[in-house]
Amino acid sequence: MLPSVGIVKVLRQSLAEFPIRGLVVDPVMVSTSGDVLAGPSILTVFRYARFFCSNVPRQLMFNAQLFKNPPPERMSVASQNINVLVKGGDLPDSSDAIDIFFDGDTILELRSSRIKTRNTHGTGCTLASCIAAELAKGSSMLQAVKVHASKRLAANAMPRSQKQNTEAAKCFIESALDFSRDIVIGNGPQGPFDPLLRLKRNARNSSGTHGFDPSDLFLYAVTDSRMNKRWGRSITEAVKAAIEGGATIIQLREKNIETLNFLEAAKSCLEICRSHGVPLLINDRIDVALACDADGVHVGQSDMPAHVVRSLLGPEKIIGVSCKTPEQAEQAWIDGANYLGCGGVFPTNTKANNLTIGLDGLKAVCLASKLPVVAIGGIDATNAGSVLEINAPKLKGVAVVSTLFDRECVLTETRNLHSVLMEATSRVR
Ligand SMILES: Cc1ncc(COP(=O)(O)OP(=O)(O)O)c(N)n1
Ligand SMILES: Cc1nc(C(=O)O)sc1CCOP(=O)(O)O
Ligand SMILES: [Mg+2]
Repeated sequence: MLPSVGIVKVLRQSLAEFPIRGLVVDPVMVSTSGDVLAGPSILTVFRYARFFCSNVPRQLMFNAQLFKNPPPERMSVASQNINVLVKGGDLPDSSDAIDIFFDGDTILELRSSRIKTRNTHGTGCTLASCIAAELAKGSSMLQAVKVHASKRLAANAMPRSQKQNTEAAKCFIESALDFSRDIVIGNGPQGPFDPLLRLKRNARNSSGTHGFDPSDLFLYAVTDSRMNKRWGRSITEAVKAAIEGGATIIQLREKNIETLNFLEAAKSCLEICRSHGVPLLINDRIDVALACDADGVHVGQSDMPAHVVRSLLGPEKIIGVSCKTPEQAEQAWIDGANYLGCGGVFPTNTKANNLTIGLDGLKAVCLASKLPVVAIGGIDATNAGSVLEINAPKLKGVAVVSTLFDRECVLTETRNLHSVLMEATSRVR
């Protein structure tokens, strides 16, 4: 943000001391909320740029000042070899995001599907920075903005670790936006997107652990050793079958078990989960989660407070909190939780004296929550559809215990529930 002609001139003098071959300018002139951050006179000194990157409202000012009424001493864009990218991401009501690229000679339309998210704060600055980085790596102007479709097709066949190298600025922004679409930070009309999210994910995945993806809550399997013992299987066998049947996240909820046995079971379940890319959380026992380096924990209202858990586990681990009211949901968000477990939606025999809040109680929490929610309590294949049909955007899935583990075949039951959830999801969308 260069708010005055004087500041631009100082910057220009400083840059003149270096052998700079290109300058990318992203004029921060009007904020998203409409405040003018730099006056139109600033445009008179931007002609030193090699690449001009602007969104539509800023571009209108640019046009008005530089093209429509050019003072005689000012050169045209073409004769200065300036490239212009006009970004259409701010245009409302369009299913596509359309940018216009102009190299002083040819105009190109760069069209991609719009990613629906409120987390767009910071995309403009990141795009301009990416273009600068691509130019520094030797790309042409157009390549810096958008990689050729043929190159992108070839990239699909590449191993994950090499894929990023083929991504020019627009592709990078699109994938970062996609990865950040469900981040919840702050209350403003726009949330920040995280340009490093994808990098962090890749780094974590390569070390075997997971970042939190709310879609992981889709089919949440919660173990119960009494039930598994009754059917003659170990915790590990139960977890393996649930994952093979389509469980998307596992919680070890092993009450009345010796700590040593719990830790051993957690370690072997973690191995299975990691090999399938499924996160593993530990119920109640922060010590066990830390000892086995689980992906996170789930705590209730009378367990260790979530903010203390967060300070013990650090920023990367997943923390879920049980909530029955909007007030508890708000507190969980303040405490730094990643998701809410909300129930009991229906009566259950698995947890003694559990208050049933019904579908209405679930909906009230979902509508108030800033965090993704998973429904729990008495859910099975016959009523899971009605849970998803409350159609609350924050509701991401269902968590179940007896429906999977108090049955003879965990694999069959998980597959069955998975297909019920898939059908319900396609109805709700
Ligand atoms: C996903 C999920 N939601 C809620 C709970 C219940 O946690 P809590 O209230 O702490 O009760 P216990 O499970 O510890 O008996 C959960 N475990 N998982
Ligand atoms: C562990 C748990 N927590 C609940 C809550 O309401 O917070 S209900 C519940 C038990 C869920 O078991 P089932 O799927 O067998 O009904
Ligand atoms: Mg608990």
